[in-house]
Amino acid sequence: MELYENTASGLHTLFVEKKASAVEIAEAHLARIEAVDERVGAFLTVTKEEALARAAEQDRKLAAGEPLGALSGVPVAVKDNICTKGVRTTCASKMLHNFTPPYDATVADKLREAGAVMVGKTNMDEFAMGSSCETSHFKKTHNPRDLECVPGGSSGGSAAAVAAGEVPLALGSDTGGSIRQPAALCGVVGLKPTYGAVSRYGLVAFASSLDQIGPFARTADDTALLLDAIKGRDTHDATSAHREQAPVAGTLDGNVKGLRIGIPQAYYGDGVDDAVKTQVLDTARALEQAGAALVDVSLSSTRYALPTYYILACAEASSNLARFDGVKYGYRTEHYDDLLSLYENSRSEGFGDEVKRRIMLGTFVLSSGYYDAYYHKAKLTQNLIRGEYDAAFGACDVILTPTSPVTAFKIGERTADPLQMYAADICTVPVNIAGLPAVSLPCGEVDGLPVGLQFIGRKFEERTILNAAKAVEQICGTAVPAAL
Ligand SMILES: NC(=O)C[C@H](N)C(=O)O
Repeated sequence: MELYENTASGLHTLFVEKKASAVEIAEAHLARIEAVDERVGAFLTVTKEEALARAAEQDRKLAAGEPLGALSGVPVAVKDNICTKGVRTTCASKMLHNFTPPYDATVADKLREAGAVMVGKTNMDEFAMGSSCETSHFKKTHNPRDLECVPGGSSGGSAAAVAAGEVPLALGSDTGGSIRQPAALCGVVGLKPTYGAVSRYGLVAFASSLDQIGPFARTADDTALLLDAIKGRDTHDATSAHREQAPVAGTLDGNVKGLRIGIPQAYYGDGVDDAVKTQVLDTARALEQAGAALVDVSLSSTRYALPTYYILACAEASSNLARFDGVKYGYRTEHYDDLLSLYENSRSEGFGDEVKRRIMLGTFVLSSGYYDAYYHKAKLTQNLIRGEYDAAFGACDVILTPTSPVTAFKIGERTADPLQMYAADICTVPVNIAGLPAVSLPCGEVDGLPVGLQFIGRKFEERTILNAAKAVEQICGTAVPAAL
């Protein structure tokens, strides 16, 4: 077995048992990136020198008998909307093409403390707006399971990097599905933690009430390992939860005896591909065989979730992205006569079409005269959706749905129609609206492409959904790097 085919926990063990040095592990993954990334396009920046230096530091610590972290020696990739001190952080936008943060996001700090070796920054939809990675200003990422297909989005680069074996772990961010949907399309595991479980300090904000940083991996155990490393209270983020979060890594056994799994009909309706439905429901029945109980739950307000999300997310984005004005940092136009034309031209030239569309939609729904009709109504609907989840969790412990209504689609197939692209988020946005944790993992294939299923949990019950994910792995097998 090649080094890059190992899981994160496998690599960590090889490292602490001195069977492979951190530098050897980093070199093996850098070599894999070198070999496949021209075709996959997962990375915007590869931090080879920094990675080798960080790896050498871990080797020195091990040799000196100094304390190690839970991720010591493990390569990891970071989505390019997470600030990394001294390493370009572009959000895949022309607007930030030249932005090098002077500080680390809390999660980047925590990775370093845990001994992880960051090997680079990954491609994404511009400012995390998209479901296919095609709105990146720089390049398209290809799905390692089929290079003609999209990897999903917006964290498509992170999902593709893990699926291609370029890294065992990666960080993404999820506002309406941006971790789970690409995880589903690339056939890897992706977790959106409970809102507030992981600090957002240093994450370039898209929709602050919905954004969450979370892990990608190829197994449920590795996902838990990375989650444990990044979660916890952070005084730099006012929305960070005031509570102890128990470690999840090492506690998963995949035992689902007595687990009540809710099946909401609303997630298996029109627009969800029949073959995807069948694959997910077959897995549900296999879980029943393993001792779980399947129960019907009602989440009928799901039909309002997409419009609610696209109103709330765009409203917040229009406010958050107001800071990119060409004055303090980021792209500045060469054509201006006064302050107003500096703003106008910098923003017109610096943002791509999808970002502009959302800023305009968001400005509209917040504008005087329309606020009540759109934004206020969306906030009311958010309460409705939250209430329905609360009621459903009275009858079940986890909710099982498809992650994406379809498997990976061809590059270019959906770019002409933004509404068709937004429809890719139908199964994932309700979870962000309610602030709940959810995980996506592969459960077989349709026509050679992975199908993702999603477990949604109660707030801060990441362990419960990851344990259910482990049970699915015991039925369907775990993800392995794509043959490239
Ligand atoms: N950012 C996300 O979570 C992805 C979602 N598809 C969006 O475009 O808003």
